[in-house]
Amino acid sequence: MQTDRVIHVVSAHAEGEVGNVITGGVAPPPGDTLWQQRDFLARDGSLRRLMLNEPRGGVFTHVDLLVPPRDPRAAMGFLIMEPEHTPPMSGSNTICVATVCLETGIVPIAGDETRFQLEAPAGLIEIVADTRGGRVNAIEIANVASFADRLGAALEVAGLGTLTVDTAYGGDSFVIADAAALGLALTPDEARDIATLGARITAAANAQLGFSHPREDWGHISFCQFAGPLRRDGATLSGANAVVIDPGKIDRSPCGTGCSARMAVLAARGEMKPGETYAARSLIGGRFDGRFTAAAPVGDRPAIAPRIRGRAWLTGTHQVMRDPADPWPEGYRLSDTWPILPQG
Ligand SMILES: O=C(O)[C@H]1NCC[C@@H]1O
Repeated sequence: MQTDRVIHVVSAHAEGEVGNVITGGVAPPPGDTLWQQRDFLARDGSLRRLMLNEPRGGVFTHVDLLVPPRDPRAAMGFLIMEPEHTPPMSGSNTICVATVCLETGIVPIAGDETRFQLEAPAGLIEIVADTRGGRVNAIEIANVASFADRLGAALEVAGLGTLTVDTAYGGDSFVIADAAALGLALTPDEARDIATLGARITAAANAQLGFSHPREDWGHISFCQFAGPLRRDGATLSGANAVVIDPGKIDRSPCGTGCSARMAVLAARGEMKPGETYAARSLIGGRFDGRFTAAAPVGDRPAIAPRIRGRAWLTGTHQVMRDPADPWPEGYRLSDTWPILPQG
């Protein structure tokens, strides 16, 4: 056996969404900040290709690289690699990273509730872990400030006509479309149609609406969220969503950044108040519970400070290798499983 890489991975999923965590074997990328390290990973692409492409990954894979934090308040830093993007923040990935850190002893479990901070490119993320019984039962994350960008914007999508959509930021950027208005019930049998439609709506939203974070260098819309109808039961809103991740796969979890973006829109419309709960369901029945408090405005946008609670489970440990004789040293993609990004 020959190999010129040995990368140690603890794999996990959060409410169904894969988040494999690199715990060793990769030196921290160059950069003074996690944002600059994020930039390097995106620009360089070699680790992304090795870990995300077949035969080591696939379009359903997300990979998180543990790095030393730059903020002394954080126990660990992490950089997120998604199929197309290298985002500032991700709910499901943060829940996987926090769970892996605790379950492998990187961060010690401290009684029934373990609190610590992780550093993502978008900033510090407070973690409150339910660690009753010496294991991780649930993770609550305090996400970065989230805000609605455009409410009720008109969007032309070829073959669909004019849709009314919202755009919002919840640690990553979203165009949010009403599922019922598009005839979608958000059931698993619709998955392929939702994935194709969502990729087209994201492309159209980038071409026609765009997005520019007032403080960060984040200037595109990453995801399309199909928002299902909400039911109110006292102070709890519940409903399904489907988030389509570029280049056209559906989040198996209810998407933490998506729940944050949706709560920002609901707050902007006066339809959800601080202290209320949003119980979000994904297509496979994964559940995140969201709530928020008010936050300082981001630029001129009123913002919320969301908290998302969910669960993750470990699925294995791997040593990823690369044989120097392998004719596809960084793997490959074919459009049978790796969709081609549509043009807006
Ligand atoms: O939970 C989230 O925020 C995410 N899940 C995969 C894609 C998004 O980053």
